Amino acid sequence: MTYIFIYVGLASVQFVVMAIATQLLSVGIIRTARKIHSEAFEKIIHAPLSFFDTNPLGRILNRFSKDVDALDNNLWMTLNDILYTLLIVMGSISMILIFFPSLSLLILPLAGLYYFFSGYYRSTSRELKRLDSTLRSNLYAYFTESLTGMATLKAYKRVDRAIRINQEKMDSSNRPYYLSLAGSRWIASRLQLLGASLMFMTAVFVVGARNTVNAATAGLVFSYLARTGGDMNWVVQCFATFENNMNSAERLIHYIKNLPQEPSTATSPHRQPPLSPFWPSEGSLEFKNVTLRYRPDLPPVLRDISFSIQAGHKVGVVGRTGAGKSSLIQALFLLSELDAGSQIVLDGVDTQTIGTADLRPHIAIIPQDPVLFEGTFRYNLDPLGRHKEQELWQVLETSDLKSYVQAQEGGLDAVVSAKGENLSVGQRQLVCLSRALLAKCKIVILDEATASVDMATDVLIQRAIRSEFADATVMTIAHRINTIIDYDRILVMHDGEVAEYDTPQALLQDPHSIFSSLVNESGVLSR
Ligand SMILES: Nc1ncnc2c1ncn2[C@@H]1O[C@H](COP(=O)(O)OP(=O)(O)OP(=O)(O)O)[C@@H](O)[C@H]1O
Repeated sequence: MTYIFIYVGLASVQFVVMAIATQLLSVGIIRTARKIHSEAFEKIIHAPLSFFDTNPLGRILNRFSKDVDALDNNLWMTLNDILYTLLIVMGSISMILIFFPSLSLLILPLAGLYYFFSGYYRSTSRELKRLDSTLRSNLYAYFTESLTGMATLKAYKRVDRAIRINQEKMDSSNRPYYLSLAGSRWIASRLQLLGASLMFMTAVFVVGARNTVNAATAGLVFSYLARTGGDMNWVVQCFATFENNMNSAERLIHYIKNLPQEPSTATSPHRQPPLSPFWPSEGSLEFKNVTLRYRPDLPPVLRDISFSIQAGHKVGVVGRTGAGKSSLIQALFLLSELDAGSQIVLDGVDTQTIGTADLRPHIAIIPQDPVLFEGTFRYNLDPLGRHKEQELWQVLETSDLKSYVQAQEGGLDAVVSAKGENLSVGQRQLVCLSRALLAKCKIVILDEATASVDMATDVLIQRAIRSEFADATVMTIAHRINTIIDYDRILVMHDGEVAEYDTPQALLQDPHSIFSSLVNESGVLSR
């Protein structure tokens, strides 16, 4: 009867402790996990472009798929398992020690061996997990690269090679997994042996003391001991899995602590003088000693550039490929950090002293490589739903897209697929033009914006820019000289510096100017 009470008492205590502890731990871990992965995601969103230049997409995807899954779903379950099994093992050992205290002399060396084996296994398992994560990132990176470059692989008949490399990477990424399975068997066999030794020694002790030991006591102890070997193994396995899952947490926390960040999105509330809600009202722009490099370890691509643009002026930016034309835009949007001493002043405000959320929406851009979001035409034109339907149709008409959108099923609500892939590059640029028209910004940037449209559409866009952006400051990076020949100013970039900056007429008067040679090459004036 006493044994039944002891048994039921121990089991009840175990159950209650277990229930409370797991509940508290699970809630705590789930909350912390959510906090970690949302903070890591926020850091990624605000990482500078140089981070994405140097980190393959596969590596980032691995962290936000496998590691987040380990943190969100596996960590608390493993901890529950550890707690549960540990309580059972401790219960069994306590039971032996209560009834046979002298057996503690045998249990101590076994505990030492247990500690040694489990430490050896855990450190190996941890490294294997690290290796697994690295090789998996490598595999993901190759996979995403192959998908992105599928057209090139097919064009150069390199699909078989890509399949072979993918298989090789798959094989090598599976190696740590097989090794970790082998490691599990290694530890299991040793711990089962330790459990069996404990059982054997207890049996020898019980047989030796058969005249003093009650048969019921011996039965109770053996019933607990029978599963101790397996349980001890399970505790180590769970502990190793727990440590491995903590490795995922460590990788996400590394992002939280070490990821470089873009300048702050919000303007400081203590900024003096406070930013006017009507800024920028004119659109004057001044670059003062601007030096920009894409990464701290790279040479500058803009070198001590200074020029100013009067409000409302139309400026054409020209130069040979790689001269730094697009980098001017990077600097203007503060997409890369400027070197110390650089200033870009927009309507009297140094753009580095305000948050990017106050700067970027005030500059409209029609980029060289336009990307639309998955959704509808309406969403892509007016994501914040601030404009009336009539205004949307009006800008579509100005950019010659109205009839196309009307012909689509759903009109403004017709589907635009991810990246705008169901539209031609030219049409995507026209959607960007419509969006810029709608935003009515004081600064408009066109980066080779008409590179992908036919001549007639190019003329239409240029006309729209002249009429609709008459009051705005426009900077056009031009590949067709004829589109900017009547602009107010021409900025000629050469090797990261401003080589020439004047009216087109003044630059053309000098037959040795770079602009004159570009015009002669294009044959614009002879047409
Ligand atoms: N993401 C980047 N990381 C590192 N260097 C870059 C990056 N983008 C551009 N560069 C370098 O900056 C320099 C200027 O490039 P930029 O794109 O500004 O030239 P561009 O005049 O616009 O050329 P293009 O007319 O061919 O578009 C080039 O030497 C280029 O190699």
